[in-house]
Order: sequence, then C-alpha cells, then structure tokens
Amino acid sequence: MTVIDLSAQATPLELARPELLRSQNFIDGQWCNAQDGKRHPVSNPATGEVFADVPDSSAADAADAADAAYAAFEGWRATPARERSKLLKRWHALVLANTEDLARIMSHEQGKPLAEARGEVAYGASYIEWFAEEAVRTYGDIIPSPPGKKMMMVKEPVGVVAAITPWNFPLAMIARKIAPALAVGCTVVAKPAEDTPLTALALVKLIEEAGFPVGVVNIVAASREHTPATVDAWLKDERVRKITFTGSTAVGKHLARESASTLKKLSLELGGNAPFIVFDDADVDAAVAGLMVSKFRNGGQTCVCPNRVYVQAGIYQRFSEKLVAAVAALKVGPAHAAGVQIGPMINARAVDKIARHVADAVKLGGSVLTGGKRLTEGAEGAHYFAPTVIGDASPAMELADEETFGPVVPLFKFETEDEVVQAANDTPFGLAAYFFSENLARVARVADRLQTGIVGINEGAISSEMAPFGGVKESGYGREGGRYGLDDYIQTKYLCQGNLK
Ligand SMILES: NC(=O)C1=CN([C@@H]2O[C@H](COP(=O)(O)OP(=O)(O)OC[C@H]3O[C@@H](n4cnc5c(N)ncnc54)[C@H](OP(=O)(O)O)[C@@H]3O)[C@@H](O)[C@H]2O)C=CC1
Ligand SMILES: O=C(O)CCCC(=O)O
Repeated sequence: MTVIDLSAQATPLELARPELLRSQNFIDGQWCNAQDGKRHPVSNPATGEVFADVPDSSAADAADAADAAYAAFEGWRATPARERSKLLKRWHALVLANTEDLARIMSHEQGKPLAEARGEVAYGASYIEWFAEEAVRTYGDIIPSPPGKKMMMVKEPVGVVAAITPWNFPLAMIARKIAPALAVGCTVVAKPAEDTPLTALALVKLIEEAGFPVGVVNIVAASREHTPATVDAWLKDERVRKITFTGSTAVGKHLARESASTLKKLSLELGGNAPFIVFDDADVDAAVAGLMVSKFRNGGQTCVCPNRVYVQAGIYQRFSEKLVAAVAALKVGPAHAAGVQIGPMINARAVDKIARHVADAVKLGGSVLTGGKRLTEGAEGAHYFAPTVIGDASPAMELADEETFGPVVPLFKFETEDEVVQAANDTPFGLAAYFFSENLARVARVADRLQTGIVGINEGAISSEMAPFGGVKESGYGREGGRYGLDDYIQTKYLCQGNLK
C-alpha cells in the first residue's frame, strides 16, 4: 500500500462559485436559520478541521418545511409534465456545469477522493436526466370494459415526500430521490446526514437557480442528536405521504414503525451484506478486477460493496495472490492529493467498527494477508484504515454477519456450488450479490438462486440510472432508477365511468 502524506493540510475549499456553499436551510423558497438558532459543525474527515456550520434543525423547522411542501403540492402536480421535465433538465445542466465545485464540497465534507467525487456528480446527475425523460411517460391504462362502462387507470403523485439520505453518497442519493418525486408531481422535504449537509444544500441551491416553484423542494439540516426529533415531525404528519430513505436497517425499521400510524408509502434502501463468489471456472483476472471496482468504491463505504468474498478451493491460492497484489498497490491519502484511491473513513464510529471486525477475525483464526491496521501516523483528527485482505475467514466472524463498511476483504474458501449458494443466502440482508463463472448453465442456476435485489454476473460495476436499484429481505423495499423508479412516487387511481349510451 502506498500512503500519501496523511499529515498534508487540506487545501482551502476554493470554489468558482462560493455562493454554492450554503449555511442555511431552504424552506418555502427562502434560505433561513433554524428557529431556535442552533447550529452544528461540519468537518473535513481528512484533517478533523471544522470548516463550516449549518442549522441544527428541530421539529419546528421540519413542520415549516412540510407546510411549504404541502402548500406547493396542488400547483406542482397540476404543472404539465413537459414543464416539470424542462425544469429537471435545467437542474441537470446546472449540476453538470458546477461539477468541480460540487465535487470539491463533497470531498471536503465526506473524504472521498476528488476523482471519485467528480464521478459521483456525473452519477447523481444521470438520475436527474433519466427522470426528466421519464416525467413525460407516466402513462395510465384503458381497461377492456363491460358494455356501458369505461374503466381507466391513471397515475397520480403520492403527495409530499420526505427524503432522508446518508453520508456515503451525499449527492447521488438525494438526487435519485428528489428527481423521481418531482418528475411525477410530488413535492419534497429533505434531510441530509449530519456529516454531509453541504453537498445537499448546494444541490438545492441549483434547484433554486433552475427556477422550480417556491416550496416544491425544502431542505433542513440537523445533527445526529436532533435528527430523530426533526424527522419524527414528518413521520407523525399525515400530510407527508411518503418516506424515501437510504441508510442503516435499524433506522429503516424505526421509520417503518413510526410512520405506521399514518400508513405512509415507504422506500427503504438499507444495509447489505453482499457475497462475491468466484468459481473455479471464472476468469480470475476479471474477477479480481471486478472485486477491486466493487469493493473499494468510496473506500468500501457503499451498501453494495462485497462484504464476504467466497473463492472456490481450486483457484483460492491464485485468486488470493493476485488480489493481495492489487490491494497492496492501492494509494491511501487525503481526498485532494493526486492519485489517491482510498480516502479517510467518515468518522470515528466507522473506523472503530472496521477495527473491531478485523480484530475479531484475527482472534478467530483469520490471517491478515495485507493491511489490517489503522493508519495513524500523521493522521491526527482523521480516520484511515489500511486496505486489508483477510485469509481463512469463517462464518463465526463478526464480518460474516454485519457489513463492515470499510476497505476490508475477507476470503472464505468453499468447495461446492450448493454450499456457497447456501452460505451466500445465509443472512437477513439481500441487496446485492456478485459471482464470476464462465459456465453458462451455472450462471443461470446461481443467478436464479441468489436471494438479493441485484446480481452482478461477471461484473463488479452494477449501479446505473437505467436499472432498478434496491433490495429484498432486511435490505428494504422499493426501487430507485430505471423505468421502475417512478412507481414508488405514484399511486394508482381507478376511474369507472358508467351510464355510457
Ligand atoms: N444503505 C446504505 O447505503 C447505508 C448503510 N449504512 C449502514 O449503516 C451503518 C451506520 O451508518 P449511519 O450513518 O449511522 O446510518 P444511519 O442509518 O444512522 O443514517 C442514515 C440517515 O438516517 C438519519 N437518521 C439516523 N437516525 C435517525 C432517526 N432516528 N430517525 C430518522 N433519521 C435518522 C441520519 O441522520 P444523521 O446523520 O443526522 O444521524 C442519516 O441522514 C453503516 O456502517 C452502514 O453499515 C450507512 C449509510 C448508508
Ligand atoms: O448508499 C449506498 O451505498 C447505495 C448507493 C450506491 C450506488 O448507487 O451504487
């Protein structure tokens, strides 16, 4: 592993358009402070340095946002789909035009390498473009009807949508929630993660510049301490008809429970525990390349990152040697340094969990083939963990059950297809799975048997605005992206016209 000067001070956050760095909530077309004036700091995970602050909102601010979104709803749903589409296209163009500033803000608050942050801007923008195109295609149905009747189905927006988003993809996650909501005529209240509010606020600034009507999108920032009460105001509010959430399964379950009293529609994109299976008949180089792409994206802090890597006995040694060489060549360092591939982890809690998983694996007989430790030299205030491969992993280890959310690859050896499919499915989670095999019959069998919402077959890069992203089991429900991505923001209305002469 190459470590690029962890003690390097972050370059100041210089932006071509400094006005994109917002420090207020956006409610009813106004930038405003929290009613009680509270604020919370935003720091750079590469240095620990606090470089901005934002409102620490409360239930009162959330209620104001809901009032605005509710008031704007009738007007927005009545806006022609073509017009909604045009505004989304304008927003899309503004996001792309401001890529560099958005990427810098994102890297500064989240820690991902600048090149990756630029990629996320393009990725998030692709959802906005996609849903701008889909906005004009929410067709209903004419139902073959009995004589004297005309039966029809029309699609309507569900109403006010609350979007709650995580810190790992501060731009793409909120973009792929707001864009489909707006496309079908819903209005939005949003709350970004404590650690990464600035990217989301910048994105909303561009919504303002695109010329969306007042109240259509509202955003409030809050600290981890005040988030539960803030979001609770939306959970209890019967005018908020939908919650769309990406984050941990524990919080997803809380949202499902607490919104039951008003029976909201829910999309929950929750944690995963993705298996990555390499069969003896795989193209080993392609499998290593696929694993590197999927595992080390965002430093391993991605819900679809492989968490358990199963390698068949016949190629275990060869695969592991090639993998260790590739992992050992990764460059770790602060987001702004040239060539960095793995940045700091988001916060102390994240790196503590990774260290706990590695220590537990070693205690239970795992061997550290590369990495295996925190990188602390020169890294005061930051949270780095060395890209790690652990050999001889076993099901009793914590990392087999819980997503590590960091740059750690545990290698499990297996003998048979049946055994590995059973092991892969032996988890409450079901977001993504990957496998590599050149055997056509096996490809069909294994793809069919894996219990996940997404399967990468001889492919590590699965995410795309054109495809439905989402899980099964305790990884949640609902789909984001593709032609299915509007469904979660729509309700079906059946019209039955009678007495037709
Ligand atoms: N599916 C995915 O993509 C993600 C999965 N995770 C998993 O979850 C683990 C923990 O990460 P963490 O950041 O704590 O994830 P959380 O689920 O706590 O955070 C995700 C979002 O939910 C908000 N939130 C937290 N508690 C509540 C609550 N009681 N009511 C309403 N909203 C709430 C957070 O706000 P705030 O930041 O203010 O607390 C944030 O906006 C990770 O290690 C990973 O395993 C995490 C992020 C994304
Ligand atoms: O929050 C996550 O980790 C899911 C988003 C990643 C993706 O879209 O591929």
